[in-house]
Amino acid sequence: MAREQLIAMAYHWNEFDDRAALAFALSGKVAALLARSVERRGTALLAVSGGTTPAKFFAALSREQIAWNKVIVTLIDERFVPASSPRSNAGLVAANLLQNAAAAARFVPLYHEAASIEDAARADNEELKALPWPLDVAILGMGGDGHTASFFPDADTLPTLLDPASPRIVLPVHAVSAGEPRLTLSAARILEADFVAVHIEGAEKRAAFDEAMGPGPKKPIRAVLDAAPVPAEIYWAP
Ligand SMILES: O=C1O[C@H](COP(=O)(O)O)[C@@H](O)[C@H](O)[C@H]1O
Repeated sequence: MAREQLIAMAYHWNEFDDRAALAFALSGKVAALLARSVERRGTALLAVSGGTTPAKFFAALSREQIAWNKVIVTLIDERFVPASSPRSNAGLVAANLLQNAAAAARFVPLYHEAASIEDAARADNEELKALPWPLDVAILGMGGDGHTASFFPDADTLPTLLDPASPRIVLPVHAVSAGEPRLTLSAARILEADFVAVHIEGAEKRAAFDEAMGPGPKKPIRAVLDAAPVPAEIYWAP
């Protein structure tokens, strides 16, 4: 099969006129999937990304009228900073998602004070074992360097992070380009999700995505999409 055809099978492209329309469509889709999971198994497990992109989507999702008291929200990844830091992904979720109807959700953070990022990841791994895996919904972002979750191209344990057979839930990440150390869900746990979306916005991110999916060294976003058992949904707006 031609390479173009293989790549085309790795994802579905969903394009919107503007960011508000994207936020509305993605929040409606995620709310419907969470409601379906609550109906089927009495609970729903959602993992969201941080960074700068998701705020509008979080605000829209927070107003969706579903049984949020049965929903558990956790993070795809986190910087090793407390929730009070402007760089905290937990802080972003608290300020934008855990409000309105979604204030009733249970939030499980990844950051805890610890002597090292390895200790924090081990503690997270134990704590998160109690969650109702697999994820129902995983919302990924992507950096301009082709990283997704905290799978940075220069992470010193990238093959371990991306290992689709990893038994780990949370892993520590050291990458010079990441700034501070990180905590991330393993690719194995992300790829088990019923629904995986990548939320990106702007012309630069589109160009970075196209480049990552093209020929050349395999960027982390491409490694994740290629390993996904069902095609991921890409949500993009200019
Ligand atoms: O560092 C991170 O970056 C990515 C992308 O963030 P953005 O600011 O470019 O939207 C994000 O998906 C990830 O959760 C975050 O930790």
